[in-house]
Amino acid sequence: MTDKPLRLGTRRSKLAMAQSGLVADAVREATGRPVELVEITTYGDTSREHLARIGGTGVFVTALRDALLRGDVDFAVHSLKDLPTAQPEGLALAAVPRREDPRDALIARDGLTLERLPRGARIGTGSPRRMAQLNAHARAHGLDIETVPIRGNVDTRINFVRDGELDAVVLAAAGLNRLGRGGEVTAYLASDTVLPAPGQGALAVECPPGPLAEALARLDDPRTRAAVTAERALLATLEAGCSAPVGALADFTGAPQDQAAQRQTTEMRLRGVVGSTDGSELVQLTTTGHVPSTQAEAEALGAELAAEMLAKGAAGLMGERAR
Ligand SMILES: NCc1[nH]cc(CCC(=O)O)c1CC(=O)O
Repeated sequence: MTDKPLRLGTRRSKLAMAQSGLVADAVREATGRPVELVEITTYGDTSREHLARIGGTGVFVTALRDALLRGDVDFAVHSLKDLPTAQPEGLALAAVPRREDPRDALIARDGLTLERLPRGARIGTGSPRRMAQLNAHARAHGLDIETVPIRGNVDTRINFVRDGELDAVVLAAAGLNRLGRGGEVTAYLASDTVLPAPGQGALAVECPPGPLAEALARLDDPRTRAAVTAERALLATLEAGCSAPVGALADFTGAPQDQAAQRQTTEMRLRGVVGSTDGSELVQLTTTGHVPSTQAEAEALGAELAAEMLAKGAAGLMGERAR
């Protein structure tokens, strides 16, 4: 074996660099080979348009995949929730490492929680999924909040609160943790209140099929893979993209607080939600089955729940952007 470094293609954002750095360390440990980070600029990094407007899925992903297919880099790391559900030809999802905290988190002024925000509080999020569920929660609990569309990287979004322009912003806990900013969270949004995006908190390690893909498979966490496979099958069956108001979370029931016990449970629960962004309508369903032992079983669980959601009117709630 040569000691030629493996080239890990990464976006330039702080979050992408942090995520790639974590995977690079794991790959060095698993393979004993050196890994170097190669920065790639994506359309999503350079576009000034709203993510939603430029059309949803995969804007951050295309340039990385092109670099992989050209052989400019050997493997890439994506946030799984940003990946389109269709796996492109010539590339394999070599590993889905153990998931970080999948929840959404609130960073509010003065250490506030959702329930303690003052009347008329303005909460920033560019995600129709977060808007729909926050607004539905507010309606159900008599909270007077307003969701305000924002865009930008993690720093930009947190600065809206620090600069006093917004009362709070919602971000993925996983991203904050990976950036070492988990301490700024003022409240976690319970998954009963806001279901995360399918795949949130998980990373995808992608490369062409072959010996490297097989070596990288050592980083795979089977339970995380089962969970995100079910969540993404739900999204695919709804024919919704990553900017649609769809939430999904699979977890392992029994002893949710205890990681060790979670890993021994034999049941997987899958929850899915779709809603109108104003929160006036929400279709939310849950199913429980034995922990899938194959990809096909995990996909079936997601597809079945999505079919039930469609039967309850989910398609009508996904708006013009649902494709
Ligand atoms: N849509 C951007 C994006 N993609 C992945 C993460 C965070 C990391 C993760 O969810 O795994 C974020 C930021 C956010 O939603 O706050």
